[in-house]
Amino acid sequence: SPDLPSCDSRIYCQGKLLEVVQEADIFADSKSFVDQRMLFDQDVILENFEKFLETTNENPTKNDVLSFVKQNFAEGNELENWSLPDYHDDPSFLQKIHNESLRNFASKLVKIWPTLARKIKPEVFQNNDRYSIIPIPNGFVVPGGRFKETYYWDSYWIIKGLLISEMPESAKSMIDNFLYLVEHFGFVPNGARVYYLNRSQPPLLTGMARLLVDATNDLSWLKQHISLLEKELNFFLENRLIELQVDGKIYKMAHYATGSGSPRPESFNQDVQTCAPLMDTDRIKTCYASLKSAAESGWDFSYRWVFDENGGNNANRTFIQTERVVPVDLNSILASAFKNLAYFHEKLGNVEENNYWLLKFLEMREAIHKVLFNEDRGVWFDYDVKLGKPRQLFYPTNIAPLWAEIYDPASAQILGRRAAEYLLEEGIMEFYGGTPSSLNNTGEQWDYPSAWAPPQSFVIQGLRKSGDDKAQEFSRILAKRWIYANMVGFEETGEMFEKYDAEHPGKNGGGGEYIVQTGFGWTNGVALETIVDFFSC
Ligand SMILES: OC[C@H]1O[C@H](O[C@H]2O[C@H](CO)[C@@H](O)[C@H](O)[C@H]2O)[C@H](O)[C@@H](O)[C@@H]1O
Repeated sequence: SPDLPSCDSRIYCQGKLLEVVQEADIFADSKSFVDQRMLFDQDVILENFEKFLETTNENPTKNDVLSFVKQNFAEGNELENWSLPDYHDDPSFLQKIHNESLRNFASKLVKIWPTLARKIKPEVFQNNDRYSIIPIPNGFVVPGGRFKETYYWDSYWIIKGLLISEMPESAKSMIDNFLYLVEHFGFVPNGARVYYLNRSQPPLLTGMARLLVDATNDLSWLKQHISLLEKELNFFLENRLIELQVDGKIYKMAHYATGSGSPRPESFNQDVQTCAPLMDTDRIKTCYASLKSAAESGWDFSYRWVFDENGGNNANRTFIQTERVVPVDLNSILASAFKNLAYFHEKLGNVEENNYWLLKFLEMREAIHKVLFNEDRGVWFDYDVKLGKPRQLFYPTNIAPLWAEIYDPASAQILGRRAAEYLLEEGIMEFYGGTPSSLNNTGEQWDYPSAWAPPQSFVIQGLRKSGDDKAQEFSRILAKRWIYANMVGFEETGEMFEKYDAEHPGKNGGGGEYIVQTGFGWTNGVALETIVDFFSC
């Protein structure tokens, strides 16, 4: 229902206090307020707030709100550094990199991990009601900057990087946190904050488990946790599937859909401003829910989720309709998760379960082929549920099935070749700073010219895995460019960025609703993955 609140908290997720504080705009970044800790119990603060409204005649000034916040809240200060249990600064892959400057760069990347490692302080466990952070039991590696907590899909590439850096214990610790979240909430939230409890993110938990199992072959860990991995996928199967009729056949495919029709607490004002032009209360609620669904996709924001009257994207963020899109990447990730579960059950000797998930994988693979694959262009397009047709716009996710290997293996090379031709036709090989998220320059952070790490991995790895000569040649070129951009940026600023600029190698990306962040978990993970796969022997 659109009336579902962001979460239960009457401080961090709903109610007048949140509205008044966020609308007073007292912090440079609106996430700052919802990351603060309460100095008193919730009921006391709510009582203080009632009195505060009375004494200010329900019309407090910005300064009034600031002093109210100072009297009732303080910096969250919930985290302390985590000493990574298996960290060492000379993992063996470094010796396999011939190029000296690349080896030095990779070695510096490894040394960033300890600077991003955190755990929750003991006082948070004792007094959890006073914090927005969800107290997860183990240490974790964060993305960086304003992203101080653990994030769902970021962690897939962080874990990849940790495993390359020979840290399986640290990787397991992070996955165990996500399993803890599934156990408690039935799904993995966007990030470990109560205000993220209304949405998930791309379902990569099973993918993380696959990375761990392949690295450690720890079957007793797998046996212990496989039912929680299934539970997480069932969340998507039960809550995110829609039926589509294509060529007389019904297919069940996934979309992002949170159904919580209120502004994101951490970006309250932005959402109020985005949806206000719609005037009508129901349409405003639908707009809020769609913004949250876009945040669930990880692509917040992009005009990939925006619709004009004709089904194009010649509109703006107000006209967001995320639920109307059947995204290529989400369905590929789910299909891959089904395949992983089948593989896990096979390893554990569970014949029936292996068949069950294998069948799910094959059904989804067929749906992806029949509904999303475009014979003319040779790639997969997002599908517009309302108009019942593909959205033929460029996104790097258009070749995500190659990354997830959701095809009949006999077609791998031809699909790789066609994807390479498509990239050429779209002019993608002309960007020296990375593959942009789209070709629309909208000012949103997941549109042109931003180049983010996960889509680089989709494209570079997808082309590589296809086995086609041309696709592999392109993948080497793109890998070289991406690593060069990362290195140049790092040499010039000493930072790894959350996103880059496709037009200017090494320059940080921009746009969106907060300033570019550094650290940066997934960028480091994808850089290490790319270096290992392309520049080491
Ligand atoms: O506060 C705005 C949004 O911030 C997050 O999104 C961005 O950072 C995440 C962490 O690196 C990343 O997972 C996501 O893809 C980025 O767009 C947050 O996840 C959003 O929910 C939030 O609205």
